[in-house]
Amino acid sequence: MACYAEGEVTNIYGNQESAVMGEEEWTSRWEKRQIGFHRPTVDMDLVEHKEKFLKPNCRVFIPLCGKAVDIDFLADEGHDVVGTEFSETAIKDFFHEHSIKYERSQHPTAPYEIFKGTDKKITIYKGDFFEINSTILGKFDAVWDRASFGSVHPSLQLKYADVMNNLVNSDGKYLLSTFQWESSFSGPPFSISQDDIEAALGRYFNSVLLETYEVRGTALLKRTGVQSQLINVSLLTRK
Ligand SMILES: C[S@@+](CC[C@H](N)C(=O)[O-])C[C@H]1O[C@@H](n2cnc3c(N)ncnc32)[C@H](O)[C@@H]1O
Repeated sequence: MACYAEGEVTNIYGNQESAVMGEEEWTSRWEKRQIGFHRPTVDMDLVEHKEKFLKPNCRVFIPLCGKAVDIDFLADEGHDVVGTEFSETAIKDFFHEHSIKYERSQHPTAPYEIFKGTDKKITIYKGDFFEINSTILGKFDAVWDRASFGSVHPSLQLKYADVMNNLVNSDGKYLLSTFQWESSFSGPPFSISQDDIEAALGRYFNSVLLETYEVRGTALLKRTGVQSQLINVSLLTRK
């Protein structure tokens, strides 16, 4: 697998230390369009494995959604898609880039502004994922998680799993895509091992590794000094 970078490497956000990134840091990155994680096309692992975790016309949650084109793809497949995101820029970009009309409203009691598609079943809650719960969002049949669990600081992985436990139905399924590498590079994104998944999400979900493959030569890898990474795709089902 991967090799080690010589000397100091900065993460994709220009930091050398892996500090917890809060709302201010993330929204600032969006305003400067420092969004190397965004992909212009639908994730191929989602397309390949969608039948394994999606029931027809189900409620799907995308935890830290950015402006992922996967949101629109899942809505076009007939699902009711809900995301959480700190950045208003990301949310507005998403709706504009997909020509989807939306309405804005304030949640009556919780600190979230709601962006709701008027002609598509897409709703994005602007606010902190770590404060969300099923009283605000309802429960979900499915979760698509690309670069979300892997972007939270390791010190928050247990809390992240607690939120997901609260949101996912007792028969819900969860498709998780993570990066793994060996390097002195400090995230985000963070390298996620199967042990990391087990330690956090494994308290609530059984995890099966569906696929693992090596990627080389991406812009992210060039910037981080890492020569190759694994992409691991796991299917999580309720314990
Ligand atoms: C690495 S990106 C992943 C985006 C998306 N999953 C994708 O595939 O493009 C993480 C996103 O989560 C947002 N974010 C980070 N922490 C958050 C939090 N605690 N609550 C809500 N959004 C957050 C960031 O603004 C960023 O857009």
